[in-house]
Amino acid sequence: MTFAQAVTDRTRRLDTRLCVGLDPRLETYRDLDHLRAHTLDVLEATAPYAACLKPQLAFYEAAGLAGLTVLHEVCAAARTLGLPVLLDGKRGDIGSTAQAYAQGWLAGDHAGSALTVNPFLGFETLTPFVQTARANGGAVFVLVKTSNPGQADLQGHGISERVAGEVTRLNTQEEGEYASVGAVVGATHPQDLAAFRARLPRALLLLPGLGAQGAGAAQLAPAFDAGGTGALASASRGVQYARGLDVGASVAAARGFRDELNRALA
Ligand SMILES: O=c1ccn([C@@H]2O[C@H](COP(=O)(O)O)[C@@H](O)[C@H]2O)c(=O)[nH]1
Repeated sequence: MTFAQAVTDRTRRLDTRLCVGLDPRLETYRDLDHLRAHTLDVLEATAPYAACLKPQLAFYEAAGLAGLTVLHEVCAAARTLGLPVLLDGKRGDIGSTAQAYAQGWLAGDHAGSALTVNPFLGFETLTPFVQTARANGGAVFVLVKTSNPGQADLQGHGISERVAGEVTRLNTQEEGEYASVGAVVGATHPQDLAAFRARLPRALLLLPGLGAQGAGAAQLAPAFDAGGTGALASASRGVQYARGLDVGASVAAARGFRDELNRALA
């Protein structure tokens, strides 16, 4: 089963469109063991409400080599729980370097995973990521319109629409319901969701910004297809640190986001 199929299947079986982000902040914990234990606890406790898991690579990299070991454990635990893993790394570089990133995050231990990618170096630099994702049953999520306010500096002026056009072109090379090239569109832009859904008919949409960045689930319905699939709304701090390190509060937050998304689609 490909990443896109696994996410769609999980959304239908568990009736959830929530992507749980795990972005552990080292300064929040006594030490790395504490970070590891809490992150794995949140993962296990919130998995029933998640269609997908999105670790932000930066937070694991910030904890050094031992942090990358924790990331490895988090990904392995997600796989054991049947939870598809979307690695948020926003990688992008000239083709030969992109190939190395793709090998590292979409093949080998990470086969079947998805990775966020940055198209700023040009569409041709997406090729190694897309080819590696296809060869390994994974996916890439191309930054189309990010959730941060400053995105307008560079992503306005029709740029996001051009990137969306390239995502759609790449997906016409594949068969099936949702293809291996997804798109990142911030949940903070609810007014744009219907237009991007229409421009990106076979792309899974990742909608970051739920919770801590102020986006609400109630406005996200236009990102989904008529069957209630095709998009993942993502919350990281709003789940992992819903009330300090209280794992019960993380579970309540994940359940709450899932229910709000479902109500928005009802
Ligand atoms: O447009 C984007 C793309 C990615 N992100 C990432 O998602 C999480 C958001 O964290 P919250 O705590 O839910 O605000 C984080 O890892 C970002 O790097 C994004 O916010 N916007």
